[in-house]
Amino acid sequence: MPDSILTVTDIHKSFGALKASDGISLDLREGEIHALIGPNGAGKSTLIKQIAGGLKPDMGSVHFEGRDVTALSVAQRARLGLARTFQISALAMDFTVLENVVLGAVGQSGGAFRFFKPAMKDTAFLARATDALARVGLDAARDTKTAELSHGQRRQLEVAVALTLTPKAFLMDEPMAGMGAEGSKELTGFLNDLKQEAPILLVEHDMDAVFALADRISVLVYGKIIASGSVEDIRSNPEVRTAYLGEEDAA
Ligand SMILES: Nc1ncnc2c1ncn2[C@@H]1O[C@H](COP(=O)(O)OP(=O)(O)OP(=O)(O)O)[C@@H](O)[C@H]1O
Repeated sequence: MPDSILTVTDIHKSFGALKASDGISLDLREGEIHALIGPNGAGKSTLIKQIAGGLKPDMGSVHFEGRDVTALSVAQRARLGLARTFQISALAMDFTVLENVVLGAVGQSGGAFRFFKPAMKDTAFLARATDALARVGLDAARDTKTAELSHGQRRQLEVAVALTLTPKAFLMDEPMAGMGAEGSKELTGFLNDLKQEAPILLVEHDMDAVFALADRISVLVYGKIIASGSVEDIRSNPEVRTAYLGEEDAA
């Protein structure tokens, strides 16, 4: 079995009486896409925030590459190679594609906006940014205004930001949201390649995408993981069908 790069152990988080994370443990292994699914309000975003560092768990730990990162900030975790993409994010629409990669990479690693101009002159950094754009297929658009990109291209641009920081693992929150069928298909192929570079913990509502992409699926309901396994395990699990997939079948 491949090594785990990310391990979440017995995470608890309550908002008042509501247990949004009720003893969650999971891991992310090299080379895989591990999808986290569950109904609205199950606690997926709350978990991702605790893994990324934006929200402090009441109890439990997050280890990244064997190191306890539970007390580290988002920027500190990003610098270690834990990349979060597709949060409602901050692409500057009036900036060019390349400027956004630089801006995003500086910002995610905890740099202030005043580091933006120096970074635009840093040839090594620019080479990494340009390389990242080539990797996501946006090199021809590097001088295009970001506002002119399609929805799917903006998603790819966000991945380019993360790639510039040479990530060791990705946390992705609903990358397929708002994409048409064609865009989803393209992004599915892209993520399938990307996981070879760094494994992906993927929160996604699009079940077709999850079933096409995931190596493993964990199902979260009311803050607890009720099942974890391969696509086939999850598809055929009666508890999952009742708690979650039943909704889809009925639709
Ligand atoms: N900051 C907060 N304060 C109070 N309650 C919160 C807070 N953040 C989340 N919650 C609650 O915690 C529960 C889990 O929310 P969360 O957003 O993690 O679910 P989710 O699985 O990501 O849902 P969705 O699929 O709709 O995005 C919900 O009942 C939500 O209302």
